[in-house]
Amino acid sequence: MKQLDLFNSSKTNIERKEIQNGQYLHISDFFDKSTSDNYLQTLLNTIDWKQEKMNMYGKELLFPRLTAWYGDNDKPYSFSGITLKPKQWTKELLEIKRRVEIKTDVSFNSVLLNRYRNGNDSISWHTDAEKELGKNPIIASVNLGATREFQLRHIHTKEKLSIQLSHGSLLIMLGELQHFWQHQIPKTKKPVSERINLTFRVIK
Ligand SMILES: O=C(O)CCC(=O)C(=O)O
Ligand SMILES: [Fe+2]
Repeated sequence: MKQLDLFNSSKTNIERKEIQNGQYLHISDFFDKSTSDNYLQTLLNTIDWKQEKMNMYGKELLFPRLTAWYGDNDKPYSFSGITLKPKQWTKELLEIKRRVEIKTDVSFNSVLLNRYRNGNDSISWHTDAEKELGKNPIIASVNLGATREFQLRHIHTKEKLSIQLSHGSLLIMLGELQHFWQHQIPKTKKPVSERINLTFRVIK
């Protein structure tokens, strides 16, 4: 990644963290409010959202969130016990992708979208270390809608970190982070409105 573009903008609010076994960058104001509002509304209406099911010990379990998978090629992608075929990029997804690519200097070929309808929707502890992503994947994650807490937990030391991901923010995870840290969006009792998260990935 070019360090240059990541640090030369005076207007952006960047937190760069070198943590044990990994790195992340958090840009809380990546998109301004009106751009973020527009993307949120458009994605709520145009993305083909589904509530997927997975099989656990012979029982069908519904994911506690809606998901969608878009990308360049027709390679199926497996995560959380299910396999999805990507849909074709929409205009807005390509626009967001382009802006993330300018920031990171990485060409992403796919995006996984998650939609958390309320505080009862969540994603539990996991890593994004699927073999299709290569050794030390860079994952760029765009947040729209309600602010939710993103937690990281080191698999050996159990150290925990917490980041509030708000409307229009970008979180970039890189280095060996996916091999040492799990992450989750826990459920919350606070009344929260909808949130959409887009994780841009490079499928090899
Ligand atoms: O919603 C988020 O911020 C995280 C989503 C996530 O971890 C994933 O899709 O793998
Ligand atoms: Fe993840």
